[in-house]
Amino acid sequence: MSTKNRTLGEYIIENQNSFKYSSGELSKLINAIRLAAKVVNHEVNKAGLVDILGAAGETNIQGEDQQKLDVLANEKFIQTLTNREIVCGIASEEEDDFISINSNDNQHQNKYVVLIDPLDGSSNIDVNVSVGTIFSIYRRITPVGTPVTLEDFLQPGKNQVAAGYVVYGTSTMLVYTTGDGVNGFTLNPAIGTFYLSHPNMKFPEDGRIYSVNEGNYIHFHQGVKDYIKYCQEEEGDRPYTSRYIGSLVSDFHRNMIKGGIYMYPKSSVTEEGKLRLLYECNPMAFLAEQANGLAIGGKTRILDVQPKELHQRIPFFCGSRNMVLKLQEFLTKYH
Ligand SMILES: O=P(O)(O)OC[C@H]1O[C@](O)(COP(=O)(O)O)[C@@H](O)[C@@H]1O
Ligand SMILES: [Mg+2]
Ligand SMILES: [Mg+2]
Repeated sequence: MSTKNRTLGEYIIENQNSFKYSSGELSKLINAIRLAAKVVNHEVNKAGLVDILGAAGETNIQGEDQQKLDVLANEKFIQTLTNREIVCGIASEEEDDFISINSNDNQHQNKYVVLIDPLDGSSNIDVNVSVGTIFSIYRRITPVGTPVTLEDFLQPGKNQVAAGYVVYGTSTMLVYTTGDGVNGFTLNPAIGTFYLSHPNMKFPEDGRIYSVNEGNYIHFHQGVKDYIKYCQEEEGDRPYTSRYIGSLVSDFHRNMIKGGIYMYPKSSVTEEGKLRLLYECNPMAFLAEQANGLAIGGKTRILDVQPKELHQRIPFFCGSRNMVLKLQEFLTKYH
């Protein structure tokens, strides 16, 4: 059967044995994420027709106004994951604290924790620009049979067993890795089935796109300013093209296909940058490295960072290997 006709369901079963802990539970978990993605996709596509645009009237622990779709996507993912006897805990951008989930036999038998950014790119919801969902999966480190603890969530990114995102764009795609390369599946909305459309995705080593919110330029540290200047110089294959959608998932997806670098630096106003280590940077860094790209926080490899808090932020630079290495040259000049 040609890869193109392979459905996500078939792919998950066929590749189950490549998982480090293949007991079928991780397959069930990815299947549950597939289901929740379809439910949220349906809601996103209705935006503008039903009352799910605009703010929900609450703020989350980050102090951000929650959008109605943030809240709805959060509910759908938590519901879908909770009802399937696979996860022992969920952490979400939209939840102050982690949610502990006991197995039906009350014996805390479930083995995986999931961290999610239910709706990424919230500022783009009302203006019909592509948004996404990001997920990160770890095997718990506290013993099975005991309630899950914060420790199970504060694991360095290199411990992830799977990570991925859904992009709700011109088409809806689910892109993920279980540590054996990155594959992209496109939803056929007519029959509600994801098909393997982008096997073995790889960042081109070099790219000509840089993605950064230049509105914050004056606050950036000199190293970042110098790299942006370098991207804009008339020299060799430069100037590069500036592209910034304002949805991490969509900017990352484009750069992975075309070659590019995404930057959300720290600045004099956001000392730790904006993006959250656990459910934005770690999953995208795992995907990037599995696709021959790189992800750093400055000098540090994102996946080596030991998390301290559930919602901690970190500067994030991610994309084509040679572009990230070039940026790192500029950053180290000032350290
Ligand atoms: O508007 P800014 O400051 O450039 O920030 C845009 C970035 O913030 C985010 O929207 C943060 O994610 P959320 O929408 O999930 O909070 C990223 O998707 C995006 O890359
Ligand atoms: Mg986000
Ligand atoms: Mg979000």
